[in-house]
Amino acid sequence: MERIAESELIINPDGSVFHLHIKPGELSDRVILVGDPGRVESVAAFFDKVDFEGGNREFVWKTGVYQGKSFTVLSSGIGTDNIDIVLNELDALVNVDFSTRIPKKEHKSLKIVRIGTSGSLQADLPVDTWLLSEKAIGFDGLLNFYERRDEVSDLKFEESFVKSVGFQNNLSAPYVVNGEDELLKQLDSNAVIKGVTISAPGFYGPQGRVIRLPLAMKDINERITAFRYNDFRITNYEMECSAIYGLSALLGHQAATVCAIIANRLAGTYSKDYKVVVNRLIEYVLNALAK
Ligand SMILES: O=P(O)(O)O[C@H]1O[C@H](CO)[C@@H](O)[C@H]1O
Ligand SMILES: O=c1cc[nH]c(=O)[nH]1
Repeated sequence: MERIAESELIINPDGSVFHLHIKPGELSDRVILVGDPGRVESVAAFFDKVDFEGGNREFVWKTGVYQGKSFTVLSSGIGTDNIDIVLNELDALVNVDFSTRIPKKEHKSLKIVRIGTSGSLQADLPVDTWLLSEKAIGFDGLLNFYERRDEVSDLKFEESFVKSVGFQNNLSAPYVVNGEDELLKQLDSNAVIKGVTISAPGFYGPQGRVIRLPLAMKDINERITAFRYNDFRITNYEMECSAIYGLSALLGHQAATVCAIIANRLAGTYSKDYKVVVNRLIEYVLNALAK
């Protein structure tokens, strides 16, 4: 294996990885990813103890113990461009020897669960429900930069989606990737609803919101809500899941996403107190992973 140059994998003078400021050995195999840096404390509040903590920019993190199991909680900030940084640096921390800069022969697989917030695209998915993403559709184009993108994507779903919805061809080609089966099973129960999640490269236009700017694809959300592929329907919008699923599949990590629905786009409603719902979801996920 080739040595990775200083410019490609940047290691800080203290031995931590460039953006995340985590050192090898400070990361647990179970990673909870949240968008909001403030949510890191909400997760860590459940820990019995915190062993390591740090942060840089929007990447705030703590590694601790919950019910005898070690966890790292890390914030990604908003967007799949940040997920490119997060997934590549998490992978380097466990799969590259930082002293030689050479990828390790044996690859470690992390369990990565995103706990997020999201907007519903179906009338029967009201605010304050929990949505487990079986599949993610990336409107962001990130995965298209990586070789083997087709190997981890559901190409038939992609083709059907682009045709049925009439997706504009001057946008990035949507990619569709599954969450990891075993992890999805671990997080499944009557308390969650399973669905297909779109990760958009923006909160407004890319999710069909009009404040003052009209949309290029006028009735895009109506077409997305009506779209069916086999037994699948599209359930919700958020901004990170597609890249987490895509890069985890390419790098050999297990990934799943569960979101609290905080807005229903059809009903025009917004949660009265979504933080309470997110807090319950955090406890649910920690318990499922600590089993
Ligand atoms: O609450 P988080 O995890 O940040 O998730 C959602 O909220 C942000 C937008 O408000 C985006 O990051 C979206 O994915
Ligand atoms: O509608 C929503 C709500 C939360 N996060 C999103 O990205 N979209």
